[in-house]
Parts: sequence; C-alpha cells; structure tokens
Amino acid sequence: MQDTLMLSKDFLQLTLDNPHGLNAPFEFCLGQHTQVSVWDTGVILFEPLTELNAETKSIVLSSAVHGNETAPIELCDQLITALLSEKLITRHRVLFLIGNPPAILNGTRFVEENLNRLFSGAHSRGEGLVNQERERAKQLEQYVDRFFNAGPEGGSRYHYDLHTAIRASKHEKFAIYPYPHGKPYSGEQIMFLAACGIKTVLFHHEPTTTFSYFSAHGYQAHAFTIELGKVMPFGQNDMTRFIEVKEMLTRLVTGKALELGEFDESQVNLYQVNRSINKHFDDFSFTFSGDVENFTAFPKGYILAKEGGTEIKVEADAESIVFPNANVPVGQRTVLCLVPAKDYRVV
Ligand SMILES: O=C(O)CCC(=O)N[C@@H](CCC(=O)O)C(=O)O
Ligand SMILES: [Zn+2]
Repeated sequence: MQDTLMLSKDFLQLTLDNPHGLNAPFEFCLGQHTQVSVWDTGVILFEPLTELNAETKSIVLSSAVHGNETAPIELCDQLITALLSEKLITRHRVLFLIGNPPAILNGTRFVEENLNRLFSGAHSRGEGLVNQERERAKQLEQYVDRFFNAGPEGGSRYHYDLHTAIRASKHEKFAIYPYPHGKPYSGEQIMFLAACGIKTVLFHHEPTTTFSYFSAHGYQAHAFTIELGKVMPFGQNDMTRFIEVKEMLTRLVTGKALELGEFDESQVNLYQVNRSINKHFDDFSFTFSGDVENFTAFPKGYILAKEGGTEIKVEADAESIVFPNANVPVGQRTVLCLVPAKDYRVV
C-alpha cells in the first residue's frame, strides 16, 4: 500500500479502495522535510521533520463526515496530493481525516446513522457501538486525541470540519462556531474565515455532539463546522468558488503570512442561534418548501412547522432558518433559528 500511495499520490483512491480499513498503518518520509503517517483508511498525517516548538501548529482538516458532501473532499484531495507530490511542503502538523468512506461510495450523507451526531461519546451511549458510523466516530475521536496530545507544548490547535449544505443558502459559505462555554470568540479566527470567503458565522448556543464541538471543547482547538456551498455530485462542483479557501488553507499549512486584518465586525455577518427546534413526533413537517434558502428570515408569529397537532411559530421579532430537515429521527434537530448576534465577546 505504501508503494501504491508513493507512486500514485492518490490518497482518496487508496481510501475508497479500502473503505472499511487498511491492513496495517504505515509511514514514510518525503525528502528530508516531511514525515507522512497513514494511521487508517482516510487518516493521513503530515509532520515537518524539523524540531517542533510552540510555534508549530496542529491542524485537523476533515471532510466527508457526510459522504455526499463532495466539494470539501475534492479540496482536501487537492491539498493532500500537492503535499505528497512535494509541490507544497508543510511547516506545521496537519492531520487530514476523510470521515465516512463507505458513505462516499454510497453517495449518501451516511449509511446507517448521521456521523456528525455521534461525537463526544455519543457513539457509545444508548444502544452502543451497533453500526459502522458509531465505530468510526469512536476511532476518529481517538485519532484527534492522539494527534493533539502529540503536539508540541504550547502549540496552537485548529480543526476545520468541511461540509456542504443540503440546500442553497443566501450566504453561500458559512461557519458554525461551537458553543464556547462562556469563553470569548477568536477575532483572528473570524477574520481568517472571512479571508477564506466565509463571511457568515453562527454562534452556537449549546453543546452538541458534532465533530467541531468535540475538538473545541475537549482540546481547546479553534474548531468550526464550515459549509462550502450546496451538495453536488463529484465532478459537478465549481471549485473556483473555493479558491480563497484553498489559498488560505495552503498559507496556513505552509506557514506563509496570513495577512489578516484586525477583527472588524462590519466585514462579517454574525448570527447567534436563538433556538434549535427538535423533532418530537413522526409527523413533523415544515410549512415552507424545500427550495427555501438557508438564512431566509420569517416574521414573529409565522408558523414554521407543525407536529403532533401543534404549530411551531417564530418567537423573536424575526428568525432566520438554517439546516431545515424534517427527515431526521425523533429527538434530533430539525432546524436552527437564528437572530443577529449581540453582546458577544471577541478577543
Ligand atoms: O444542510 C443541512 O441541512 C446540513 C449540513 C450539515 O451537514 N451541517 C452540519 C452542521 C453541524 C454543526 O451544527 O456544527 C450538520 O448538520 O452536521
Ligand atoms: Zn455535512
């Protein structure tokens, strides 16, 4: 496998050829500058061979936590191939995770269960490790743990979990900032996202079982779920929409200057989650159609959804909706309702 990868430089293909795992982990060096370690299918680490110090960043770039969200897979594939081909040389520790290879092959969001609801131990709660997504969530947690814990003392940690949204959005690219438990938001990170062309950020209002919350809360990483446009099949993504994302990730990994300005709220749209509407009954349905875009605002009193004979209405003066999805199991989130962010703290 090592020979195949060194020759082909195609880690995505190796992953898709072995969706359920590799026979054994392996590692090799690129020139005198980079150590490459393949820990599992879809799990590849690049580390500079120079001595690590507090300036060395530990960066996780994950894609395909949802198998049909292909633009991030293509973007990470390009970065991995450039690193393997030595067209890019990393200055920092970078762990790429291709989250759910069987779901990529299936062309679906997940095979049995939504992987992005299974982190922070959720994989082992209730019925336990009963399917491959639960197993994978547990393994991914272990890889992130191993990666961050092996980083240099004092080195900063990052996790950008790359997704695409199911429906179109008024703000094409946006990020979800996991609940910070009272800590201030990072102005530098918000400006980094803006430089990536991601000019809309949602502040989550509560802990979740997503991958980005796991890294943010458990490892004090600067971690985000990032939505890069709308779900498209492989080959149909307009990758020119993500040139700035690729440029900024390349700069980050290779240690080039990021050239970020001071935090400036006029350059970004900041929302806070007002509430998450969960599903309580099988008959949950939205009143608006499937082509209503993310961030559409509805006025106070508007009936957003119905379930179990009750109406769910807009509570604030206006609420903007994001990720509406009635087709989730009872107990899970059907939609996030947003209001403009206010009284937030940024450092
Ligand atoms: O478009 C949608 O409905 C879902 C897109 C998506 O996968 N979003 C993530 C957001 C995770 C978070 O809240 O941080 C998800 O639902 O898992
Ligand atoms: Zn997703």
